[in-house]
Amino acid sequence: MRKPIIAANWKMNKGPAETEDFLKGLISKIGKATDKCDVVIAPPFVSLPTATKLLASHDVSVAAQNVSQYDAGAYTGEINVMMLKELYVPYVIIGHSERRAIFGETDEVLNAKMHKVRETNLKAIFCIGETLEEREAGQLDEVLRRQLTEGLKGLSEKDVLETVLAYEPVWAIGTGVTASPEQAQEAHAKVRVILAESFGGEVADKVRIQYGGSVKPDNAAELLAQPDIDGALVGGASMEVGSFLQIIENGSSAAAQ
Ligand SMILES: O=C[C@H](O)COP(=O)(O)O
Repeated sequence: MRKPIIAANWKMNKGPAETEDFLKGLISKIGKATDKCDVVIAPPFVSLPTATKLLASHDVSVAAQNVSQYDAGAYTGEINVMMLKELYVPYVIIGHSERRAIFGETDEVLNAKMHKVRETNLKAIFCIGETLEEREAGQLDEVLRRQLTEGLKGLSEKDVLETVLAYEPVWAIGTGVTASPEQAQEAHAKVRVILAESFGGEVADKVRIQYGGSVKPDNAAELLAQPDIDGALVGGASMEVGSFLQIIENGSSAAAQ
């Protein structure tokens, strides 16, 4: 049984003050929700110290939204894995479609990032997913296969077991259009088949795969009720404590059934 994992990706929203407000609200209301679901918050870099401090004695983890593939040195604007370690940040999102599309991060760059993450024992939330054009051209399988094979190249079975995957169809991100539970389930099942080919059936069976793309309180249950969907990577609806908690509650209850 895979424990669901629900993560809030705030993207370029919420500086330290707003992060503090949100987390104080979350802490006061989250109760026992983390018994049945792992919860992760990914604020912008500048808000990570606030988040790790406030969450230090709570069962909610922190993620960075990105990390450099480089070590320390002349890389203006970059943050390396050791800096995340120093802040006690356990997770990092790698390969979000916005990083791929807007910042030109290739499969090769993302693979280098994955190696840095694993060399320092951080855990990645590794994102994959097709554009609308790719889906309409019948390339879903090919795209997932390329992103997984190239992105996870050279990693060990243990590395992959320590990784969370996030299937996020690009056409569903921030659009209000959610993949149907059947579409999402079909893609998640494909991901497990591809993983099994490269890393074996046991790894494929144990790895947690989140769905992302317009997850809301009212669709979280039907998505997480799917057999291969183990959580959610939530953007817009994670910005308010109430809706994020509702997703955790609805999603984790459905997953448990
Ligand atoms: O990382 C989160 C995803 O990009 C989903 O964003 P969204 O929930 O606003 O569609």
